Amino acid sequence: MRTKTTVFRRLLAYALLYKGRIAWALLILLVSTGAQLAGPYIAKIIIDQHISSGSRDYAAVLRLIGLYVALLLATSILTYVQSYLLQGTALQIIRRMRTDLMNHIQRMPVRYFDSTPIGQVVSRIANDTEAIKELFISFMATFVVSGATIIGILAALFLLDARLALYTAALLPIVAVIMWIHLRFSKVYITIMRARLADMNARLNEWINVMPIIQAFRREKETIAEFEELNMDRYRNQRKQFRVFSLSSRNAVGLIGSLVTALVVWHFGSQALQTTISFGVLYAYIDYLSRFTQPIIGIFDQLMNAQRAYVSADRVFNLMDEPGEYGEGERAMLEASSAASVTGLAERRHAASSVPRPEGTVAFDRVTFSYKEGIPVLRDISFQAKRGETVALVGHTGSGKSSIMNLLLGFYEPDDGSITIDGKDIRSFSKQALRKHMGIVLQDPFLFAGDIKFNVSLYNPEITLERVQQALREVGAAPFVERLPRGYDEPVVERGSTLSAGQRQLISFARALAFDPAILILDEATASIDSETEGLIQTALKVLSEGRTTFIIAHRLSTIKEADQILVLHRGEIVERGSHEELMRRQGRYYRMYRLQVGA
Ligand SMILES: Nc1ncnc2c1ncn2[C@@H]1O[C@H](COP(=O)(O)OP(=O)(O)OP(=O)(O)O)[C@@H](O)[C@H]1O
Repeated sequence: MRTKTTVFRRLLAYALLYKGRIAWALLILLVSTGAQLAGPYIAKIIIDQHISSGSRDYAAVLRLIGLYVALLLATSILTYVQSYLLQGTALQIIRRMRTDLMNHIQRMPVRYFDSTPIGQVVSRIANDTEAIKELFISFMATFVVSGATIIGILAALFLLDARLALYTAALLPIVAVIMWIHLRFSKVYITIMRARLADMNARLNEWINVMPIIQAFRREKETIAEFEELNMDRYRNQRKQFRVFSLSSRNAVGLIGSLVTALVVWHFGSQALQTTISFGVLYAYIDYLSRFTQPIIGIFDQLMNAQRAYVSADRVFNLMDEPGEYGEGERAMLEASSAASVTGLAERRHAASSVPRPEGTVAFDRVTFSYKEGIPVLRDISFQAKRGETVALVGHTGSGKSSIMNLLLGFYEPDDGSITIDGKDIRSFSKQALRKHMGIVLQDPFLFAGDIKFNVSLYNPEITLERVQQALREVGAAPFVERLPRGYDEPVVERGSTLSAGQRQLISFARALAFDPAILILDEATASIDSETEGLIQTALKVLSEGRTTFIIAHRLSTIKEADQILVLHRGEIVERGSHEELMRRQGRYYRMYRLQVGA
């Protein structure tokens, strides 16, 4: 369990990256606080030395008033510079933290996303870092400013009159007790609220993703009821939180401040008449006292933010501490280069591109695997795919075809047995190196928001526009792309929903082809496509598998008649293997599946 000090230390480490700017801002802050607090002292001099004493030295009074105005001006300019510096630094810190977080999330094992709702992860990057930003802004801008003001006022009061200063200092313990009570109660609600916010995001994400299903099955009423429950819960907690806040915070401090002022006016006011205390001191004192409660109230207002930020920071660091899949020395390099820096990116690109291209011989040796402990989904899987061969995986749904490919891609580790590429265990490669020369076409080909050419090249600088066009031509997608109003620049909306399933598949084929992988994994689309597109895809498949070790997870057995090897899976085991003809001759499971599909 992380302690408060560790969270604080890690936040501090982020802040220290910008220590120069922060030091400047704090210096300016001290000067502006001093300038601000000199005001009442000058007023006291004007009252005591010129007005009360009846001196007629107008020039001196004018000079003092001039100084007063100059200080006011200087204060406002310095305050602007200081808050610009501090807030700008806070934004920098958060930008950096977000990049670090996103970098880390990209290195999280796939297994992590199996059990973590997407909305929760989004909540970490979007909401939690925002709350931490508030901490940096409020801590640096309000806490430090308020702290400096409080100390400054106490110092000025001691200069004026030690007794008055002691009266005021006595306020501090009372305020501290109120703050402590306030914090204790509000923390409970804040923790609940943060968790609920993440839950709500997770649910929202799911609902928006499956909106067509909600609408088609007319689940709108049920969905809104479920949403309303979450929403109501959030409202109730927020209300409780505000109740605690308004009860204990600024009102209480404001009230105490006013009472003390009244007490002092009543007590010392009569003394002033008897001249034990001058009018000037009394004026300055009351002015200082009214300024004294302001920073305390400011701190109170920000305490809630600080607490929220602490809870958020704890969550963000929790996620950052989850083990990610980093190559040797990669994490240190990412941290050192702040990930986003151009040199960092260039170095990483260089590191990944220096991985030599494998021949592409893939072997599974007695591989056993389970997603959940004790429930194996693959048992004793052994096979070899030689360089350039096409291996098809067939079997009923849930038989383990995708799981085999998940292991080859290094998304999961086998429980037992080994997987090798050119005789080298894949555990000896970093994930980046392992995937560098692998291509994948998913069952539901995912297209990113962007345009067609981006969806093929994915911003890989080695893939030129000509290469993109060539890849699209080779897989037979060029005719339809060129018919689009903006051709290769045609925008693709999120998930490519304006394109047909077949078109999306062809674009993802072109993507795989453009990356020219040594090992290709193709998860055939289950969606039925018209026979014309089917023909196009068949041809594209041939082009694509040419010269590379190809694995096809096939649903239409007609696709794989020419595969070098067909592995038939049943409940996580390979029950038959051979070419199409061999398996047909055997008249076993494959034969029955095939006959069923062709309608015989
Ligand atoms: N992420 C996961 N977590 C837990 N269990 C999983 C996960 N993915 C798959 N499974 C389980 O593993 C088994 C094999 O699934 P797999 O996806 O490999 O089957 P498949 O043969 O590819 O099926 P399909 O043809 O339907 O895609 C199934 O019983 C499935 O429920």
